[in-house]
Amino acid sequence: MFLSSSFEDNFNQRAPIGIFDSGVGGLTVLRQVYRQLPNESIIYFGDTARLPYGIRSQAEILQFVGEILTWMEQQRVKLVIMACNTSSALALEKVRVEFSVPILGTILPGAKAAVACGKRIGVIATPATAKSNAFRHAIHEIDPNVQVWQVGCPEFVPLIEQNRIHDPYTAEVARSYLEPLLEQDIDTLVYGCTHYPHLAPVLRSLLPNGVKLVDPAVHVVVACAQELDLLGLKNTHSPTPTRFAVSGCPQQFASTSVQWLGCVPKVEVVDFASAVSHLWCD
Ligand SMILES: N[C@@H](CCC(=O)O)C(=O)O
Repeated sequence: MFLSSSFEDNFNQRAPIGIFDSGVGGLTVLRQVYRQLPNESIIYFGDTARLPYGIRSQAEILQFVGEILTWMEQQRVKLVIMACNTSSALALEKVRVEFSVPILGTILPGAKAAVACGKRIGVIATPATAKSNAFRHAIHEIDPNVQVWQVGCPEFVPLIEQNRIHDPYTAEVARSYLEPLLEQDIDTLVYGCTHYPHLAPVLRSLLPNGVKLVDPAVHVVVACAQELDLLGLKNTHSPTPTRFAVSGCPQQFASTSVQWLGCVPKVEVVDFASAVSHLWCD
């Protein structure tokens, strides 16, 4: 009895954390896990065949997230981080009751951090996240006196996925998205999409010095550490190498992500249409 339960505890602690996004956005969360939870093993999934999520309907997001969580459970993850604000805004509450694995989203940790920073909060997000008002609701639950302005930024995710971060066109687009927020004299700007911290140098250069930037990725990983402590699931052993998987072209994901990972990742392909078979690439 004692032996089998201690074996099970060990197994659960050593199990990986699942992180998913539509593409390379979740790497901003992965980077925080590497910093804050260096002993954890990770499975990263990017649904690159179906991005951008930010222009999808709630029904589509629910279907995609359901498929990804089913796959994650098959990989025996101990916890999942939805490293995608669009999924967190449109699907988290619904899937939490359907899946037994603990699932964390980015909206609440981001909202808490924003309220701690300022009173005039701007949120840049995908069109679907902005339309859902998820950040506004979460912020007002904490403090109804804070003012919130949200801007949907449809061009950012395609530009980042195409690796056009340093393209002057990207700066031009960023300027137009920030303009209505700067007119409101915001004191805080929330990255309401996990892709956007990849644009940090561009955005920073367009913001007045006093505006604070909130990255929910930092705070969802703080919440993850607390949850693992609470569940007794923190890994005290060495982690296994991160496993990367995508639904689209693995070479494309590898070549875009190398700048943030510092090495070319080996990327697996998951084909949801044919019942979660997967292949390794050379
Ligand atoms: N990383 C994104 C998904 C964006 C997209 O695919 O449009 C998010 O946080 O919402």
